[in-house]
Amino acid sequence: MSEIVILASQSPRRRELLEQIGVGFKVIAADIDESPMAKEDAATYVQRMATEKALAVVNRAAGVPVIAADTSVIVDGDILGKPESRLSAEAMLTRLSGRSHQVMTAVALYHGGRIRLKLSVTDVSFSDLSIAQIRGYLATGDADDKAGAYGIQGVAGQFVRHISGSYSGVMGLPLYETAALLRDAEIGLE
Ligand SMILES: Cc1cn([C@H]2C[C@H](O)[C@@H](COP(=O)(O)OP(=O)(O)OP(=O)(O)O)O2)c(=O)[nH]c1=O
Repeated sequence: MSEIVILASQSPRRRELLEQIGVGFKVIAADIDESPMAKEDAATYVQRMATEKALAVVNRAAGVPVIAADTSVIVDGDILGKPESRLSAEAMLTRLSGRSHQVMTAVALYHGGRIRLKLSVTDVSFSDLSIAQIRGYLATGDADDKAGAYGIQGVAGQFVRHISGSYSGVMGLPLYETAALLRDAEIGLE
């Protein structure tokens, strides 16, 4: 498949999802500082991160459009990124147990000298999780590289009672929004 975009991401999920909609791409991973700014709200944060990831690889993209994304879990206004340790992962899942939270994923497309952005917001409701369930899940290592310390597409899928929004968005790349961005920019998709 010939490449029509550069995917500025080291996430295997984003690769898988972009492949799912038949977009040809090449990966150039972006390495940026992902710390939120003081008092930055979650929607602003994920959009800034997606934008910065895309811009970080533009000078290596040889004029090919660049796509990047950022996913965070939001609970009571707090932004949960990837856990820094097993202990912080345990604290995150304890917090998510038996209630609902939001997953926000922003997608940025750089093309023709400008950034286009879309934001996907999904409500996710978790069942009550026992500490044994949380520890058993964390011991698999699946949570280590995922925002909010879970992956809906893996073992943790059984914790999810209900979702309202975009499953692919929770996984890291909302496909409806991504396709819409490409279409708006008249890239590739029919
Ligand atoms: C909530 C959730 C997140 N995730 C993943 C998607 C993202 O890869 C990750 C959130 O971290 P991100 O910082 O958005 O992405 P990343 O560091 O993995 O990759 P890159 O910045 O190079 O693009 O969490 C899942 O795979 N499943 C889920 O259910």
